Amino acid sequence: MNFVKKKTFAVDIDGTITENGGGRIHLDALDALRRLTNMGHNVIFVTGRSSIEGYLLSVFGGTTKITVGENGGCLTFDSNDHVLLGNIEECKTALKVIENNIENVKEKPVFPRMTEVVLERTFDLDVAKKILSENNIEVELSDSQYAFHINSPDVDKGTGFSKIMEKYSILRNEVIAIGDSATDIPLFKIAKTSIALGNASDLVKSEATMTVNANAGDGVIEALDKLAPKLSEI
Ligand SMILES: O=C(O)COP(=O)(O)O
Repeated sequence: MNFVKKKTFAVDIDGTITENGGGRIHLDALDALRRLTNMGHNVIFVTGRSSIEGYLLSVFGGTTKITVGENGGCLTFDSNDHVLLGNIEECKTALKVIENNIENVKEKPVFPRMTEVVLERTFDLDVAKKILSENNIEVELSDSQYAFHINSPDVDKGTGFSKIMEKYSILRNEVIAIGDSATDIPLFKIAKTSIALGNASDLVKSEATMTVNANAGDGVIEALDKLAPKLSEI
């Protein structure tokens, strides 16, 4: 990998830069991402968390201050500068239908969302997909391993991140995506290089151009070491 040319790293948060998927940031992974940013690369969080959480992590963590949050539904560029790509009302309509037909559907306590609904992983997602399709309700229903997400049709991490690529004229062959869950697959598809961590499922690994052995946090360091042996010298 040639790091002379500026790259854009699209990085998932939970299960990717957290310790053992537990929500606590793996500091060495964050440090490595900050170094990449200091070298002039873009490091952009692309997450199922609220885009404000991702944005704050970028501010405090020292990475590029742009976040694709809400699983692609919301882009945050500053404290009061959000671009909404999804419509929360249609997600709430889908939620009502799921609640009326499946037991034990619970909203997950999360920071406020502008474009999506987030649920606990307490029911069968495939059953919910079938019910929605029988009711002609078109939404994206996905599992980040941390939560289930209901997003507007065609809203996912790939479509959200492609808006950032358009805005900043970032080319596909400059993008390196790093992630661990099914919600990262659409992001992998728009990146030239995609890296699935050791804790990813076989399906997610099969969609990535590269896999590493180590899990969340350490896996990011393993991936960056593979991509840029010189990183540790900076
Ligand atoms: O699902 C979430 O809310 C967070 O998940 P992610 O950061 O792994 O996308």
